[in-house]
Amino acid sequence: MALQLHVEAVAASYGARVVFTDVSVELKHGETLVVSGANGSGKSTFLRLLAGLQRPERGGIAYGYGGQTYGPREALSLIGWVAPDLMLYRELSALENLRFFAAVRGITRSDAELLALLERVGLPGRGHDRLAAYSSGMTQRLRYAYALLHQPPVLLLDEPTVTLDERGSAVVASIIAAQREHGISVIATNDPRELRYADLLLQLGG
Ligand SMILES: Nc1ncnc2c1ncn2[C@@H]1O[C@H](COP(=O)(O)OP(=O)(O)OP(=O)(O)O)[C@@H](O)[C@H]1O
Repeated sequence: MALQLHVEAVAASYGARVVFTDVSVELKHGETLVVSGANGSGKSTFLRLLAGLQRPERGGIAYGYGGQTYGPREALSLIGWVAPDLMLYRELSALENLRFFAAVRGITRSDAELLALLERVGLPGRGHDRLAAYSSGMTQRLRYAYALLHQPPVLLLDEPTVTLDERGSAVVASIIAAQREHGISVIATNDPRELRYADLLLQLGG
C-alpha cells in the first residue's frame, strides 16, 4: 500500500522559545526526507511531532495510507522509530526485548523470525546476551530491530548512525534502501555524509 506524508505550516515551541515556524513538506511513497540543521535547530522536535510524541503548536501533520488519513497519534502502528533516547530493557536479552515489544504491539513473531531480524541488523549469535553486556553500537543496532519489528511503512531515524562503526552504517544504508520499496524514511542528522540519502532536504534553523 502506498504511504504519503503531508506536513503543512507546522510550528513548534517550548514555552516562549520558538523552535521553528511554518514548516511544510510533502513526501511520497519511496522517498527519503533528510532533516538537517545545527544543534538545537529542532530536528529531534520535528521527528517527535511526526511520531505523535508531541503536538505541533500550529499546522497539520497527516499520513495517507490505503485510502485513509491518519494523524500522527493514530498512526503508531505505521511508524518505526530509532532515536538515541529510545530505551530498551538492559536486564533482558535482545531476544526477550523483541518478544516483549512484539507482544506490546499485538503481533506474533517466532524466535526464528526475531533471530533473522537480529542477523539483519548485524547481531548474529547475540540474541541471548543481556543488553547490559551490549556495547553502545550493538544497542543502536538493536534499536533498528525494534523499529523494524512490525515492518512499518514509516521509518523515523534520529541520528541514525550515532555510535555505529562502518559496518553498522552499511546496515543502516541497506535498511534505508529497502524502505524505499516499503514506504518512507525521515532522517534527522548533522552528519554531512547522510545528506546522500535525501530525495528532499529540510534545513532547519535558517
Ligand atoms: N523538552 C524540552 N523542553 C524545553 N525545551 C526543549 C525541550 N526539548 C528541546 N528543547 C529546545 O528546543 C530546541 C530544539 O531542540 P531539538 O532537540 O529538537 O534540536 P536538535 O536540532 O535535534 O538538536 P541536536 O542536533 O543537538 O540533537 C532547543 O533549543 C532545545 O533546547
